[in-house]
Amino acid sequence: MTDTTMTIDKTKTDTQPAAPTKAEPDMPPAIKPAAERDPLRARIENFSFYYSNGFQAIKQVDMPILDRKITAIIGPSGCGKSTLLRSLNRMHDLYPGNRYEGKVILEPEGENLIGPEADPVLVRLRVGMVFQKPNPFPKSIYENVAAGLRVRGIKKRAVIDEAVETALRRAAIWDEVKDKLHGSAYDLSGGQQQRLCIARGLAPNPEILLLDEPTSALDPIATAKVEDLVQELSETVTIVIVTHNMQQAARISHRTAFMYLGEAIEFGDTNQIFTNPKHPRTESYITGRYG
Ligand SMILES: Nc1ncnc2c1ncn2[C@@H]1O[C@H](COP(=O)(O)OP(=O)(O)OP(=O)(O)O)[C@@H](O)[C@H]1O
Repeated sequence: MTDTTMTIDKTKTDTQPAAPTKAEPDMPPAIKPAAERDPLRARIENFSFYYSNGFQAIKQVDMPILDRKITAIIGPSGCGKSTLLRSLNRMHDLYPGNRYEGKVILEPEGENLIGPEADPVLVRLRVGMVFQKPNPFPKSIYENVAAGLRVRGIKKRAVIDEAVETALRRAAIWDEVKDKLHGSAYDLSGGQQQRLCIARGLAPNPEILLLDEPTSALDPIATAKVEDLVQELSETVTIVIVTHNMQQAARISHRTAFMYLGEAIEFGDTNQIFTNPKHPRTESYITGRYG
């Protein structure tokens, strides 16, 4: 892969707080102090993925994921964008026979998210995911957002109330739902449901939020709201977004990775990828010659 613009200081900080020892877990902070930040949130290293039928959909990808930046993954249909994204929070574990190789290191702890010691359920709380089609649970708005907190073992009503409100505010939907928190999530519009799903992903304060074509089922107004929201969120959470829409990648992302046939062909600052791609395949794709 060509990384045309990056030099990364991998110096780690040693200031990570000790794990809570209380019976009831604490909420992790949504915004860590600057001293605890690392320029790198994750490292995808020599990563390959095989579906259960033996097909290798991802081929030895190396990619840094920068902290509190939006990384867009683009490329032609079938190149492996969603497969890579879903690997980052162990979605493929839900189907037997799928296989990962290599590492996905979460910084600053250096934990390998696809290693045998990592619990996929906990990984999904640290690396949240929002899908193409809004998919709220058949529950109330409140319970949708509280779901991840309950999985995390948080039971205190006051803690859950506060975290639900915070997540709904961060997802820019609080004002629209604050008077009907116990109404069905299905009564919301498509755009509201998608922002609710973003709130659900944000509630456990993940380090990374994955977005798989989050606006492809939305109209232009709802799309613009979600794009604004994603940009605002990148001040507090690292975002990786898969999109078919190159204008969207150019508009909202800081870094862009171009994938082709399972390989990450080029990765760099979004501006550079779209104005001065180094790899001829990237250039062909962004100039519309294929894909
Ligand atoms: N469950 C599966 N079993 C076997 N192969 C699969 C499976 N899901 C996807 N693939 C294959 O893996 C490759 C990558 O698919 P993936 O969905 O990640 O591509 P994509 O770039 O996200 O495509 P699109 O832009 O069309 O959504 C494709 O060749 C696809 O056919």
